[in-house]
Amino acid sequence: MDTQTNDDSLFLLCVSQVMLVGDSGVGKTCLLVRFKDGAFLAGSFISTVGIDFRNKVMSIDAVKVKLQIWDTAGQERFRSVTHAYYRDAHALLLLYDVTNKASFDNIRAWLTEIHEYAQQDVVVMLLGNKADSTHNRVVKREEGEKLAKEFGVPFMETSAKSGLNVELAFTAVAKELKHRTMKEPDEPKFQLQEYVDKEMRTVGCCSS
Ligand SMILES: Nc1nc2c(ncn2[C@@H]2O[C@H](COP(=O)(O)OP(=O)(O)OP(=O)(O)O)[C@@H](O)[C@H]2O)c(=O)[nH]1
Repeated sequence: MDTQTNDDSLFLLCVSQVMLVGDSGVGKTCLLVRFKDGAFLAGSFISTVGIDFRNKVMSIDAVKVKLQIWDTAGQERFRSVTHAYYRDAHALLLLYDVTNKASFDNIRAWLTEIHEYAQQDVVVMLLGNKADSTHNRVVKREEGEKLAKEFGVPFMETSAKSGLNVELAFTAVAKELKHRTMKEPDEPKFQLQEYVDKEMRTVGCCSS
């Protein structure tokens, strides 16, 4: 999947805001660092304070899409900061940690909050992160799929550590946002979950 570019000849289509949300420690910062720098932040866990952001330009179907990615703090005490950013977000990547049941149980509360503060047509994708941690896993993939179906949002498991599906998650969101901006009147709607499922089948579900 060739989605990164430094090619200035491509037309810069749009700047889209993508927000990473979910409980503290689910791996939001690590997912962003993996996507942006291709590295994993091993070692001690430094909680995000307030909000941080990084930009990445992707080439989507020969068009440049600039993602401005906001990494929010999962800690409760920063929740009012996060609320202030929801309404400007075009897409939300909502993470839980497959080794932490509470972070999965809290997804319903996160979705309620998203419903309350974000734009009605915001793109939401549910991500079960730390899928590399097979021994410590307490949330099955099927449980994530079921919850996502219940709320009508696309879903996949990721690993910031191994790189599993990280590029795919951001690419899928960028494609959806590009499609919304550039869609021809008679062009069919971009089917995000179908795209994700097809890509996972093509690359054997586990590419970095
Ligand atoms: N095994 C494994 N560990 C991970 C993964 N992603 C993150 N971690 C670890 O989980 C811990 C928390 O990661 P962060 O990315 O800082 O979590 P966060 O969601 O940004 O946390 P807040 O900033 O407090 O909201 C760190 O110790 C990471 O090394 C992953 O995919 N696999």
